[in-house]
Amino acid sequence: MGKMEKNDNAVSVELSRIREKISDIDKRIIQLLEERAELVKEVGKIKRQHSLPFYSPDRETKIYKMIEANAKGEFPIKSLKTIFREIMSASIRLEEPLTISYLGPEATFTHQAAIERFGLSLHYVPEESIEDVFMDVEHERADFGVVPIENSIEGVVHYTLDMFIESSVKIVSEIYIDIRHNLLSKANNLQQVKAIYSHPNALGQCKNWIKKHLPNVPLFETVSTAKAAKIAEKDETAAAIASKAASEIYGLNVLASGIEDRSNNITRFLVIGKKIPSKTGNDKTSFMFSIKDKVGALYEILQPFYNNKINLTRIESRPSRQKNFSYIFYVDTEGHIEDAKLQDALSKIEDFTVFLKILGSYPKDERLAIQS
Ligand SMILES: O=C(O)C(=O)C[C@]1(C(=O)O)C=C[C@@H](O)C=C1
Repeated sequence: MGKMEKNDNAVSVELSRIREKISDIDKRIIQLLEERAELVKEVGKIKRQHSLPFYSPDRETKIYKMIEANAKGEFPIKSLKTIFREIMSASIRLEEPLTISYLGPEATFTHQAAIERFGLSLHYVPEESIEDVFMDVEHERADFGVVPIENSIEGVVHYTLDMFIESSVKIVSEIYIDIRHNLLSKANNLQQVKAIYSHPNALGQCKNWIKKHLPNVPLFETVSTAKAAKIAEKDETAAAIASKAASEIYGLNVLASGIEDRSNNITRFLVIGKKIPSKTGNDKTSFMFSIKDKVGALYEILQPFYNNKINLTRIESRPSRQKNFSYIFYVDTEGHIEDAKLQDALSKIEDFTVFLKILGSYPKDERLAIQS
């Protein structure tokens, strides 16, 4: 036997020895997941008996916090969170295969946000408009809906704000997504790319990168980044600028990621449902009101929040559409609707409002918690 062969043998013995240990651990992980599934089914039964929502954002937030507290760093926290995202997704499915409606088409950033919040085991329905997503939840064609609410560059999504005026749905969760553009293609490298397709906004946001890396490749505009990915799926010489989700859905290679010229393009999405989740201790509450047409009314409204030391994280005004020059205010505050000080502030402003509507209390998204 030659020296090399002998070495090879020793290496393969060593590999087998370690792999056996890994297999033992894998079997234990499977066993533990099966035990976990039994318990999840019990939770599901109780939830069914008491008409409680199968998705519990407050509990999920606590599980992510538990991961942060227990992880020793050997295995990346980001990956642990992704794995638990999928464990909980499969668990929800075991309890009840929920339907999630979102502003489509497939592979949009809203789709990406939905998957990031609910995982891959649930049933997703793309809708053509924000209104359709609200209607799906309102009429129980979907258990939850996902819609964009604001973008760090383009501002508030008025369609979404306006929907809350009439709708009875509640905000149950928020999701922040870093809008990162990727160059996706069936091609294996940049040299094979002969055309770039995308929505005009995305093409514009990646202008410098394209000029630097693919200066002579013609650009073609599409109605959405998802449509561009569909074209790239069919044509090996085409590339699309689109979301990470699009690469998974259309089986495309990520030839380059984060190709946007300006970083810090963040979009906030809301999950809408029917019931306000319980308090986690790190929550936000959103509400809407319109004020009586009198001097100092807005001042009177803000005062109780100041007195209770409640932080208002956003205040947005919209024309009410019912009366000329009357406005509806949309406010995000820190805290949960069960908090005594928030209840106190809200009860004090009632006298000064024509209408006051609580839109929801939900766990604060530790920005990009799953990605970080
Ligand atoms: O604890 C619950 O409420 C569950 O339904 C179980 C579980 C889990 O897998 O841990 C699943 C889904 C919920 O969104 C949160 C947690």
